Amino acid sequence: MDVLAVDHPLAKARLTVMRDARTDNATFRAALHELTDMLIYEAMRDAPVRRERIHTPVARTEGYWLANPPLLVPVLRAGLGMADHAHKLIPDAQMGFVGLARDEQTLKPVPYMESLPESLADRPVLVLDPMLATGGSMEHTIRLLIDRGATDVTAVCALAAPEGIERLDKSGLPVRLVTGSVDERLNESGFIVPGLGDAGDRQYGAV
Ligand SMILES: O=P(O)(O)OC[C@H]1O[C@H](OP(=O)(O)OP(=O)(O)O)[C@H](O)[C@@H]1O
Ligand SMILES: O=c1cc[nH]c(=O)[nH]1
Ligand SMILES: [Mg+2]
Repeated sequence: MDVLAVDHPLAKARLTVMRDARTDNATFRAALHELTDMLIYEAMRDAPVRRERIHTPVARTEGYWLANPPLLVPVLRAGLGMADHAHKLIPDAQMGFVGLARDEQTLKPVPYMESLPESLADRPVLVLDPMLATGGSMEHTIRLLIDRGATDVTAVCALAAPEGIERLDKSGLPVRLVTGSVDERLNESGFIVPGLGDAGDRQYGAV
């Protein structure tokens, strides 16, 4: 699997704010918004463009548009914190939604919501979820997309654990990963170490 870790000082600084246990909910959300801009920017680097001749006030030149804007799919709750900023960078993207809550005993994703276009054939998809831990939630989401014909899926995450990356890799699913960091490991509770805690709770409060 193709993995891009966005190794950039500005991304590292936003991640430091998010990792710090003293950071309050509002400041955490703001740092995630800014990190999302950087991750999406990198995720879209090689997106095909459509060219168009345009006129500046001075001369004719070539203009560029995204040839095939992606579908954005935030995974609720935590992925909601990436949705609006991804959408600002790609205003002509459509958005679908997947709601999953990981059962903290079994570590399996429990689906509670799904709102996706029926066909995703020929449509790139960016899945937005700050955390790739065991990879169960991401694998579930990617399978929903593939069932609808998607063949070009990018997982965009703030943090990824090696265990989750290995799981996606072994699944053979057509996915690449863009992440702010590959962390050390999972702990015995399935949390990323050093990580940042529960990304949903850090943004919205504990449920
Ligand atoms: O890789 P996994 O082991 O599946 O864990 C990652 C999932 O856990 C978090 O969501 P959570 O289930 O806590 O839901 P929330 O966003 O509502 O907090 C996170 O946002 C991922 O969706
Ligand atoms: O560290 C983790 C693992 C799963 N989900 C989170 O929000 N954080
Ligand atoms: Mg959570």
